[in-house]
Amino acid sequence: MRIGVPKEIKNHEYRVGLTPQSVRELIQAGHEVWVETHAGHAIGFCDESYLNSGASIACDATEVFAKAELVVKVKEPQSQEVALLKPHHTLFTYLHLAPALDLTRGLMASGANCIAYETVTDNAGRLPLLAPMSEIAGRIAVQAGAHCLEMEAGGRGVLLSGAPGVPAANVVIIGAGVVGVNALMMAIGMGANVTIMDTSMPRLRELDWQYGNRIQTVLSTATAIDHYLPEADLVIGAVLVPGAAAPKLVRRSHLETMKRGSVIVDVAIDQGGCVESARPTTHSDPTYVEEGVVHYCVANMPGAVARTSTLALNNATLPFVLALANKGTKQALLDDANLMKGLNVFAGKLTSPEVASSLKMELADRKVLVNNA
Ligand SMILES: NC(=O)C1=CN([C@@H]2O[C@H](COP(=O)(O)OP(=O)(O)OC[C@H]3O[C@@H](n4cnc5c(N)ncnc54)[C@H](O)[C@@H]3O)[C@@H](O)[C@H]2O)C=CC1
Ligand SMILES: CC(=O)C(=O)O
Ligand SMILES: [Mg+2]
Repeated sequence: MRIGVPKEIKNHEYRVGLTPQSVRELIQAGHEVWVETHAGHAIGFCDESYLNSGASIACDATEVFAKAELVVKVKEPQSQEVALLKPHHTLFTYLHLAPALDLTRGLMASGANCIAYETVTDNAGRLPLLAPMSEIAGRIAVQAGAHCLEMEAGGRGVLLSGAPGVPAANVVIIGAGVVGVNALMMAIGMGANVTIMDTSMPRLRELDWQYGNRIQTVLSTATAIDHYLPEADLVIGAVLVPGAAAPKLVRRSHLETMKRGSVIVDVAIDQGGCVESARPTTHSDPTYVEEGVVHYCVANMPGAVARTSTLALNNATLPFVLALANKGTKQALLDDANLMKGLNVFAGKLTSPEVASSLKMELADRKVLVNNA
């Protein structure tokens, strides 16, 4: 199969869909790979390293899309990329369609088959292609939050660890999944007082066993959120209802109950955010202040550590890229119910129940469509 890797064009996005090592595996399996010039340059994967792995270098995105059957990316396609998608393409990338009506319509109109990393499952129902980026985003959330708490960033001038004779800061994490637990590990490591909430009692029980009285576990309810936000220095939004728009758990009215200069990091922003006052920001302008509360809502946080993130993402995506390339899209989907869950758009139809429900659009049956293709 012919596989294409365009250079990412989202603001400050330096990750790349395939590493030179992944390209080598695909070439060894008998495929052709076209990588856009400078696609990995910023993170030390120069064109020469791709050439050495057996790839061809394309001069621009237009050439990559023209050569490729399978397009492997990182971020949701930007409008210039949607315009290059054709019905013979399979697009494999993060899509986050639930809060993105225009993108959803654009992908449907393109006729391409679009598989979203973030809705591919494993046999335990987890999200193996979201997990590596969630691990990284959870870790960054605490670093970013600690920075935002500094005076220069508009924060209240609080150090997470406190200091001898001065109490540590309060970190409240809403959502105890992959992002939440990685944030928890970092916040503990940095010496903060940590409260973590989830609607899942089994999850909270696990964390209680693991961390004991070093942390507080709290069942996530509206009352618990009302209670804990006023005391928080740093709030991390880390909830997910897979594929769907995030529930708004922190309301605008909560902001006036919070301390001036406290910080909200809404990691769930890529699913629309779990904080009502959150709107997506970029690495070049990551924060804004509302009601005295600093908001950090970068929708591609792992892009800040693009080299680590690219390597972690490829560890997870490579087996699926190989399956798509070796078997073709149709057979790869039919052979693997977990990959099938990633199929969001197929031949002009919307095939994700969660996206269809979030956007109030018509849903088509994935299996029937793919079987009949
Ligand atoms: N901004 C960024 O750059 C990135 C954002 N993300 C996003 O972070 C979010 C979290 O991802 P993961 O941790 O991987 O998901 P996950 O599925 O591992 O964890 C989500 C947790 O939220 C909990 N939850 C659901 N409703 C809740 C509620 N009402 N109150 C409290 N907890 C609730 C679930 O029980 C689950 O434990 C997702 O939206 C994901 O797309 C992930 C990576 C990067
Ligand atoms: C998960 C995601 O959206 C990201 O890594 O940017
Ligand atoms: Mg994102």
